[in-house]
Amino acid sequence: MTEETFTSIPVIDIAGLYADDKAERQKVAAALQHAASKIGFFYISGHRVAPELIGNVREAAKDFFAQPFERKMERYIGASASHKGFVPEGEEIYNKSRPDHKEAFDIGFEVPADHPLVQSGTPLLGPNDWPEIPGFREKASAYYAAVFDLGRVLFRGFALALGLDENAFDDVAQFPPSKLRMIHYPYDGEAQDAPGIGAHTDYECFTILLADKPGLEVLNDNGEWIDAPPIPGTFVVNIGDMLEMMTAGAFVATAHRVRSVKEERYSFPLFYACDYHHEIRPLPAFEKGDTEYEAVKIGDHMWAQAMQTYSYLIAKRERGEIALPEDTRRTNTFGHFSKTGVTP
Ligand SMILES: O=C(O)CCC(=O)C(=O)O
Ligand SMILES: [Fe+2]
Repeated sequence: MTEETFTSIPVIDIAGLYADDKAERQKVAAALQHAASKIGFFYISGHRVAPELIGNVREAAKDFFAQPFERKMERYIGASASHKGFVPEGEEIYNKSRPDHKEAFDIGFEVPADHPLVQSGTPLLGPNDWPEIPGFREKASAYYAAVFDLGRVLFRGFALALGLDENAFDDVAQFPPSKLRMIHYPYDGEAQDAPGIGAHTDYECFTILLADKPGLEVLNDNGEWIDAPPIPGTFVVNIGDMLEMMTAGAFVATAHRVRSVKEERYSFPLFYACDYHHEIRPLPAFEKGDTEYEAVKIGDHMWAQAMQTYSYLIAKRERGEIALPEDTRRTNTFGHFSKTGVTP
Protein backbone atom coordinates (compact mmCIF):
# COMPACT_ATOMS: atom_id res chain seq x y z
CA MET A 1 0.00 0.00 0.00
CA THR A 2 1.32 3.44 -0.84
CA GLU A 3 1.30 6.27 1.65
CA GLU A 4 -1.05 9.15 1.13
CA THR A 5 0.88 11.79 -0.77
CA PHE A 6 0.18 14.92 -2.75
CA THR A 7 -0.79 15.01 -6.43
CA SER A 8 -1.11 18.78 -6.82
CA ILE A 9 0.46 21.92 -5.41
CA PRO A 10 -1.76 24.28 -3.37
CA VAL A 11 -2.06 28.06 -3.71
CA ILE A 12 -1.80 29.96 -0.42
CA ASP A 13 -3.03 33.54 -0.26
CA ILE A 14 -0.48 35.19 2.02
CA ALA A 15 -2.18 38.62 2.13
CA GLY A 16 -3.06 37.88 5.76
CA LEU A 17 0.64 37.93 6.70
CA TYR A 18 0.57 41.70 6.13
CA ALA A 19 -2.51 42.18 8.36
CA ASP A 20 -2.40 43.94 11.74
CA ASP A 21 -4.70 41.32 13.17
CA LYS A 22 -2.63 38.44 14.50
CA ALA A 23 -5.48 35.99 13.90
CA GLU A 24 -5.16 36.72 10.17
CA ARG A 25 -1.44 36.07 10.23
CA GLN A 26 -2.01 32.91 12.21
CA LYS A 27 -4.46 31.62 9.60
CA VAL A 28 -1.85 31.94 6.88
CA ALA A 29 0.73 30.33 9.17
CA ALA A 30 -1.54 27.30 9.57
CA ALA A 31 -1.74 26.92 5.79
CA LEU A 32 2.06 27.31 5.51
CA GLN A 33 2.55 24.69 8.21
CA HIS A 34 0.34 22.21 6.39
CA ALA A 35 1.93 22.72 2.96
CA ALA A 36 5.50 22.83 4.27
CA SER A 37 5.12 19.54 6.10
CA LYS A 38 2.93 17.58 3.67
CA ILE A 39 4.32 18.83 0.35
CA GLY A 40 7.28 21.15 0.74
CA PHE A 41 6.01 23.16 -2.24
CA PHE A 42 3.23 25.73 -2.67
CA TYR A 43 2.29 28.80 -4.68
CA ILE A 44 1.79 32.14 -2.96
CA SER A 45 -0.66 34.80 -4.08
CA GLY A 46 -1.43 38.05 -2.27
CA HIS A 47 2.25 39.06 -2.10
CA ARG A 48 3.28 42.67 -2.62
CA VAL A 49 5.92 42.40 -5.34
CA ALA A 50 4.94 44.93 -8.03
CA PRO A 51 4.31 43.50 -11.54
CA GLU A 52 6.56 46.21 -12.93
CA LEU A 53 9.57 44.77 -11.06
CA ILE A 54 8.80 41.36 -12.53
CA GLY A 55 8.60 42.76 -16.06
CA ASN A 56 11.89 44.55 -15.52
CA VAL A 57 13.81 41.54 -14.23
CA ARG A 58 12.60 39.51 -17.23
CA GLU A 59 13.85 42.24 -19.52
CA ALA A 60 17.22 42.37 -17.78
CA ALA A 61 17.64 38.59 -18.12
CA LYS A 62 16.74 38.65 -21.82
CA ASP A 63 19.27 41.44 -22.39
CA PHE A 64 22.00 39.49 -20.61
CA PHE A 65 21.51 36.14 -22.32
CA ALA A 66 21.11 37.73 -25.76
CA GLN A 67 24.78 38.74 -25.61
CA PRO A 68 27.44 36.73 -27.47
CA PHE A 69 28.93 33.85 -25.46
CA GLU A 70 32.33 35.58 -25.15
CA ARG A 71 30.67 38.64 -23.65
CA LYS A 72 28.84 36.52 -21.11
CA MET A 73 32.08 34.73 -20.27
CA GLU A 74 33.57 38.07 -19.22
CA ARG A 75 31.48 37.52 -16.07
CA TYR A 76 32.31 33.78 -15.78
CA ILE A 77 31.54 32.51 -12.27
CA GLY A 78 34.81 30.56 -12.24
CA ALA A 79 36.72 33.85 -12.36
CA SER A 80 34.73 35.53 -9.60
CA ALA A 81 36.02 35.91 -6.04
CA SER A 82 32.70 35.05 -4.41
CA HIS A 83 30.97 32.51 -6.65
CA LYS A 84 28.75 34.84 -8.62
CA GLY A 85 28.28 35.58 -12.29
CA PHE A 86 27.69 33.68 -15.52
CA VAL A 87 27.22 29.92 -15.35
CA PRO A 88 27.58 28.45 -18.84
CA GLU A 89 25.81 25.30 -19.98
CA GLY A 90 27.50 22.19 -18.56
CA GLU A 91 29.17 24.00 -15.65
CA GLU A 92 26.82 22.62 -13.03
CA ILE A 93 26.60 18.87 -12.72
CA TYR A 94 23.77 17.21 -10.82
CA ASN A 95 24.13 13.94 -12.68
CA LYS A 96 27.41 13.12 -14.46
CA SER A 97 25.89 11.35 -17.44
CA ARG A 98 23.15 13.92 -18.09
CA PRO A 99 24.41 17.50 -18.03
CA ASP A 100 21.89 20.29 -17.53
CA HIS A 101 20.71 22.17 -20.55
CA LYS A 102 20.67 25.69 -19.20
CA GLU A 103 22.74 28.81 -18.58
CA ALA A 104 22.46 31.16 -15.62
CA PHE A 105 23.55 34.45 -14.16
CA ASP A 106 23.97 34.32 -10.38
CA ILE A 107 23.50 37.47 -8.31
CA GLY A 108 24.38 37.59 -4.62
CA PHE A 109 23.20 39.70 -1.70
CA GLU A 110 25.33 42.78 -2.24
CA VAL A 111 28.06 42.86 0.44
CA PRO A 112 30.64 45.64 0.05
CA ALA A 113 34.29 44.65 -0.47
CA ASP A 114 35.33 46.43 2.75
CA HIS A 115 32.80 44.57 4.90
CA PRO A 116 34.53 42.51 7.65
CA LEU A 117 32.91 39.30 6.39
CA VAL A 118 34.38 39.85 2.94
CA GLN A 119 37.72 41.04 4.32
CA SER A 120 38.00 37.85 6.34
CA GLY A 121 37.50 35.77 3.20
CA THR A 122 34.05 34.30 3.95
CA PRO A 123 33.13 32.14 0.94
CA LEU A 124 30.17 33.23 -1.20
CA LEU A 125 30.12 36.84 0.07
CA GLY A 126 31.19 39.97 -1.76
CA PRO A 127 30.05 42.58 -4.24
CA ASN A 128 28.44 41.59 -7.54
CA ASP A 129 30.38 42.09 -10.73
CA TRP A 130 27.53 43.57 -12.77
CA PRO A 131 27.35 43.28 -16.56
CA GLU A 132 27.68 46.55 -18.44
CA ILE A 133 24.14 46.49 -19.76
CA PRO A 134 22.21 49.74 -19.27
CA GLY A 135 19.60 49.32 -16.52
CA PHE A 136 20.58 45.72 -15.70
CA ARG A 137 21.89 46.40 -12.24
CA GLU A 138 18.95 48.62 -11.29
CA LYS A 139 16.35 46.15 -12.54
CA ALA A 140 17.98 43.10 -10.97
CA SER A 141 18.69 44.87 -7.67
CA ALA A 142 15.14 46.20 -7.34
CA TYR A 143 13.69 42.74 -7.95
CA TYR A 144 16.18 41.19 -5.53
CA ALA A 145 15.27 43.68 -2.79
CA ALA A 146 11.51 43.22 -3.23
CA VAL A 147 11.65 39.42 -3.25
CA PHE A 148 14.08 39.36 -0.34
CA ASP A 149 11.60 41.51 1.63
CA LEU A 150 8.90 39.02 0.72
CA GLY A 151 11.24 36.36 2.12
CA ARG A 152 11.40 38.23 5.43
CA VAL A 153 7.59 38.30 5.57
CA LEU A 154 7.41 34.58 4.77
CA PHE A 155 10.03 33.73 7.37
CA ARG A 156 7.79 35.42 9.98
CA GLY A 157 4.96 33.22 8.75
CA PHE A 158 7.18 30.14 9.09
CA ALA A 159 8.17 31.23 12.61
CA LEU A 160 4.49 31.36 13.57
CA ALA A 161 3.94 28.04 11.81
CA LEU A 162 6.68 26.53 13.98
CA GLY A 163 5.13 27.88 17.18
CA LEU A 164 7.91 30.41 17.67
CA ASP A 165 7.86 34.13 18.28
CA GLU A 166 6.98 35.74 14.96
CA ASN A 167 10.20 37.73 15.01
CA ALA A 168 12.42 34.77 15.90
CA PHE A 169 14.25 34.87 12.54
CA ASP A 170 14.30 38.64 12.06
CA ASP A 171 17.99 39.05 12.80
CA VAL A 172 19.46 35.92 11.27
CA ALA A 173 19.82 37.25 7.73
CA GLN A 174 21.78 40.51 7.72
CA PHE A 175 24.32 39.69 4.97
CA PRO A 176 23.30 36.19 3.86
CA PRO A 177 24.85 34.26 0.97
CA SER A 178 21.41 34.30 -0.72
CA LYS A 179 21.44 34.12 -4.47
CA LEU A 180 19.01 35.29 -7.06
CA ARG A 181 19.60 33.15 -10.13
CA MET A 182 18.49 34.19 -13.56
CA ILE A 183 18.18 30.91 -15.43
CA HIS A 184 17.76 30.62 -19.18
CA TYR A 185 16.71 27.34 -20.75
CA PRO A 186 17.35 27.94 -24.46
CA TYR A 187 14.90 26.90 -27.15
CA ASP A 188 15.72 23.38 -28.22
CA GLY A 189 13.52 21.55 -30.71
CA GLU A 190 15.78 18.49 -30.59
CA ALA A 191 16.57 17.71 -26.98
CA GLN A 192 14.12 15.15 -25.69
CA ASP A 193 16.37 13.49 -23.20
CA ALA A 194 18.46 16.16 -21.52
CA PRO A 195 17.07 17.47 -18.25
CA GLY A 196 16.65 21.24 -18.03
CA ILE A 197 17.98 20.89 -14.51
CA GLY A 198 18.58 17.58 -12.74
CA ALA A 199 16.69 16.43 -9.64
CA HIS A 200 17.86 18.12 -6.45
CA THR A 201 16.78 19.78 -3.23
CA ASP A 202 17.59 23.44 -2.59
CA TYR A 203 20.25 24.04 0.06
CA GLU A 204 18.91 27.09 1.88
CA CYS A 205 15.89 27.77 4.13
CA PHE A 206 13.36 28.24 1.34
CA THR A 207 13.19 29.37 -2.28
CA ILE A 208 10.93 31.93 -3.95
CA LEU A 209 10.68 31.15 -7.66
CA LEU A 210 9.23 32.92 -10.65
CA ALA A 211 9.10 31.05 -13.98
CA ASP A 212 7.46 31.92 -17.28
CA LYS A 213 6.82 28.43 -18.71
CA PRO A 214 5.93 24.92 -17.50
CA GLY A 215 8.70 22.40 -16.89
CA LEU A 216 9.14 22.39 -13.12
CA GLU A 217 8.29 19.02 -11.58
CA VAL A 218 8.04 18.07 -7.91
CA LEU A 219 8.67 14.59 -6.47
CA ASN A 220 5.98 13.07 -4.26
CA ASP A 221 6.35 10.18 -1.80
CA ASN A 222 5.27 7.64 -4.41
CA GLY A 223 8.16 8.67 -6.66
CA GLU A 224 5.82 10.44 -9.09
CA TRP A 225 6.71 13.77 -10.67
CA ILE A 226 3.96 16.36 -10.18
CA ASP A 227 3.78 19.38 -12.50
CA ALA A 228 4.20 22.87 -11.07
CA PRO A 229 3.45 25.15 -14.04
CA PRO A 230 3.49 28.92 -13.53
CA ILE A 231 0.27 30.50 -12.24
CA PRO A 232 -0.03 34.21 -13.08
CA GLY A 233 0.34 36.53 -10.09
CA THR A 234 1.99 33.89 -7.91
CA PHE A 235 5.45 32.71 -6.92
CA VAL A 236 6.36 29.10 -6.22
CA VAL A 237 7.83 28.61 -2.75
CA ASN A 238 9.67 25.48 -1.69
CA ILE A 239 11.29 24.31 1.51
CA GLY A 240 15.08 23.94 1.43
CA ASP A 241 17.52 21.70 3.33
CA MET A 242 17.96 24.13 6.23
CA LEU A 243 14.26 24.37 7.15
CA GLU A 244 14.14 20.59 6.96
CA MET A 245 17.11 20.57 9.36
CA MET A 246 15.51 23.09 11.77
CA THR A 247 12.39 20.94 11.96
CA ALA A 248 14.24 17.60 11.95
CA GLY A 249 12.27 16.58 8.89
CA ALA A 250 8.83 17.91 9.88
CA PHE A 251 9.15 20.35 6.97
CA VAL A 252 10.39 18.65 3.81
CA ALA A 253 13.02 19.90 1.35
CA THR A 254 11.16 18.37 -1.54
CA ALA A 255 13.18 17.24 -4.56
CA HIS A 256 12.36 18.81 -7.88
CA ARG A 257 13.68 19.03 -11.42
CA VAL A 258 13.02 20.81 -14.69
CA ARG A 259 12.17 18.53 -17.58
CA SER A 260 13.56 19.35 -20.96
CA VAL A 261 11.22 21.70 -22.75
CA LYS A 262 11.28 22.70 -26.39
CA GLU A 263 10.18 26.22 -25.53
CA GLU A 264 12.63 28.82 -24.38
CA ARG A 265 12.16 29.31 -20.66
CA TYR A 266 13.32 31.82 -18.04
CA SER A 267 13.16 31.25 -14.30
CA PHE A 268 14.28 33.28 -11.30
CA PRO A 269 14.74 31.45 -8.00
CA LEU A 270 15.77 33.49 -4.96
CA PHE A 271 17.29 31.24 -2.33
CA TYR A 272 16.56 32.64 1.12
CA ALA A 273 19.41 31.80 3.49
CA CYS A 274 20.61 32.96 6.91
CA ASP A 275 23.99 34.58 7.55
CA TYR A 276 26.96 32.38 6.60
CA HIS A 277 28.03 31.60 10.17
CA HIS A 278 24.52 31.01 11.47
CA GLU A 279 24.37 27.52 12.87
CA ILE A 280 21.35 25.48 11.88
CA ARG A 281 20.21 22.66 14.13
CA PRO A 282 16.85 21.14 15.00
CA LEU A 283 14.76 23.59 17.05
CA PRO A 284 14.17 22.34 20.62
CA ALA A 285 10.55 21.40 19.87
CA PHE A 286 11.69 19.10 17.05
CA GLU A 287 14.81 17.54 18.51
CA LYS A 288 14.70 13.75 18.33
CA GLY A 289 17.98 13.01 20.08
CA ASP A 290 19.46 11.11 17.13
CA THR A 291 22.18 12.06 14.66
CA GLU A 292 20.11 12.32 11.49
CA TYR A 293 20.22 16.12 11.57
CA GLU A 294 23.60 17.30 12.84
CA ALA A 295 24.17 21.03 13.35
CA VAL A 296 25.88 22.83 10.49
CA LYS A 297 26.73 26.41 9.60
CA ILE A 298 24.36 27.28 6.79
CA GLY A 299 27.14 28.86 4.72
CA ASP A 300 29.33 25.78 5.05
CA HIS A 301 26.48 23.60 3.85
CA MET A 302 25.81 25.83 0.84
CA TRP A 303 29.49 26.16 -0.03
CA ALA A 304 30.04 22.40 0.31
CA GLN A 305 27.11 21.62 -1.94
CA ALA A 306 28.38 24.09 -4.55
CA MET A 307 31.82 22.48 -4.36
CA GLN A 308 30.25 19.16 -5.32
CA THR A 309 28.26 20.45 -8.29
CA TYR A 310 30.20 23.23 -10.07
CA SER A 311 32.89 21.98 -12.47
CA TYR A 312 35.28 24.85 -11.72
CA LEU A 313 35.04 24.17 -7.97
CA ILE A 314 35.50 20.43 -8.48
CA ALA A 315 38.66 21.24 -10.50
CA LYS A 316 39.90 23.54 -7.71
CA ARG A 317 39.39 20.75 -5.19
CA GLU A 318 41.29 18.33 -7.42
CA ARG A 319 44.14 20.82 -7.58
CA GLY A 320 44.08 21.10 -3.77
CA GLU A 321 43.24 24.82 -3.83
CA ILE A 322 40.08 24.36 -1.78
CA ALA A 323 38.71 21.56 0.35
CA LEU A 324 35.28 20.51 1.53
CA PRO A 325 34.46 21.64 5.08
CA GLU A 326 34.57 18.85 7.65
CA ASP A 327 31.40 16.78 8.05
CA THR A 328 30.09 17.82 4.66
CA ARG A 329 26.91 16.08 3.64
CA ARG A 330 26.82 14.47 0.22
CA THR A 331 24.42 16.02 -2.24
CA ASN A 332 20.81 14.88 -2.19
CA THR A 333 20.65 13.60 1.36
CA PHE A 334 17.63 15.75 2.24
CA GLY A 335 14.05 15.53 1.01
CA HIS A 336 12.20 12.53 -0.29
CA PHE A 337 14.95 10.86 -2.27
CA SER A 338 15.54 8.17 0.32
CA LYS A 339 11.81 7.43 0.66
CA THR A 340 11.08 7.15 -3.03
CA GLY A 341 14.09 5.26 -4.31
CA VAL A 342 14.26 7.82 -7.14
CA THR A 343 17.80 8.71 -8.05
CA PRO A 344 18.75 12.24 -9.04
O1 LIG B 1 13.78 26.63 -13.23
C1 LIG B 1 13.07 26.21 -12.34
O2 LIG B 1 11.83 26.23 -12.41
C2 LIG B 1 13.68 25.59 -11.08
C3 LIG B 1 15.10 25.94 -10.84
C4 LIG B 1 15.65 25.27 -9.62
O3 LIG B 1 15.08 24.36 -9.11
C5 LIG B 1 16.91 25.73 -9.00
O4 LIG B 1 17.62 26.55 -9.60
O5 LIG B 1 17.20 25.31 -7.87
FE1 LIG C 1 15.84 24.05 -7.09
